[in-house]
Amino acid sequence: MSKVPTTVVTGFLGAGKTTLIRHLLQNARGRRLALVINEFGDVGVDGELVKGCNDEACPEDDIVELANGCICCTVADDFLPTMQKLLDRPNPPDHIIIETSGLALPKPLVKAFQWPDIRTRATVDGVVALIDADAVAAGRFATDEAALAAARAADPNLDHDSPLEELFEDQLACADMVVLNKTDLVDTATLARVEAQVEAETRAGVKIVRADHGAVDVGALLGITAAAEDSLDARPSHHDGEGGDHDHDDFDSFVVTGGEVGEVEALTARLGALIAAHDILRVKGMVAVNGKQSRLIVQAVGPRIQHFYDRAWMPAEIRRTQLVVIGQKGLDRSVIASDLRDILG
Ligand SMILES: Nc1nc2c(ncn2[C@@H]2O[C@H](COP(=O)(O)OP(=O)(O)OP(=O)(O)O)[C@@H](O)[C@H]2O)c(=O)[nH]1
Repeated sequence: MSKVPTTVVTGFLGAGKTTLIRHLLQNARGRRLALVINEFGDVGVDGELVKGCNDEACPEDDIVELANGCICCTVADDFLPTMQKLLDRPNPPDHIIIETSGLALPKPLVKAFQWPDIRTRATVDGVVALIDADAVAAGRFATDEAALAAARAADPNLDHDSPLEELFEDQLACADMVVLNKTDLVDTATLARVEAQVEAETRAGVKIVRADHGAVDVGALLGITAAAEDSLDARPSHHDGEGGDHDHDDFDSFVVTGGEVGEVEALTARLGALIAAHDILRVKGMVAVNGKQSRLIVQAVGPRIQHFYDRAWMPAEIRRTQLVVIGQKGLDRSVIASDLRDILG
């Protein structure tokens, strides 16, 4: 029996995983895909965006959302039963795509493919790591030695390096292919510098592909045939000594819910100020705008904020605003939430 190839898409918060997957769905060339989407925040924004594609390659029934925590920590409870259900179908998909949360370690997930019931029926075709070239260039994943020293002084039990740097290294060390995304945001010399930095963290022979909005050749993306579950030892992780376990105590996430927004510009200005003041890593969600039929999607990755109307609110939906906010541990939840609620109505 041939195994169902599975692609694990990893990459830090906002690197462009959902954007790449949307590109993939639109260029599936007759493949029937199933999608497993994992999010760190409690609101399934990525699932909403992908379902919004209404794509033949991946009807809604083939999209599974795992929004209650990071997939690498809930492998046995959530991920394995999800895979079993997909593989038990009378007509299993041609290819499975897994979008991990931006804070997930890919290795525990790949390890799950050694589970006897999965191993005989599915294989990891490849781990694809998305890199935000702009964020790397801005030094987001480099260790801020002063900040680390301060964190160590405040918490003598702190036993690891910068959590962002660790994730960056773990995700790259597990990759079979790296997509250097957001090339439109950096100049050629910066891109070359970032590429060299990324190459230093990847295993020998791993291909690095440059991309703008995740537009990668789908044939190259699906068909790596790495059988990654057979070469786990070659994929070092900062968490190897802990049986692959890690927790997400280094990060905080919460949802701010509100009513309708009057002025979109006022909302984005407030968001921009909050992101800068609190070093927020990621904001995303759906916004109800006064007098507008359509819902507004808001996305912020570091200081960069984007928004667009994706579709009309459905009659059964409550017109409300839900924003997921993610940052490093110590995020001032009450100040941020009350400041945002001020503007959410
Ligand atoms: N300028 C630019 N923006 C991009 C590119 N790729 C993605 N984006 C934008 O970056 C933001 C985050 O993209 P997503 O695809 O949602 O990122 P993600 O990795 O799925 O995010 P999380 O699931 O929250 O980790 C969105 O506003 C995208 O439109 C790119 O190549 N260039």
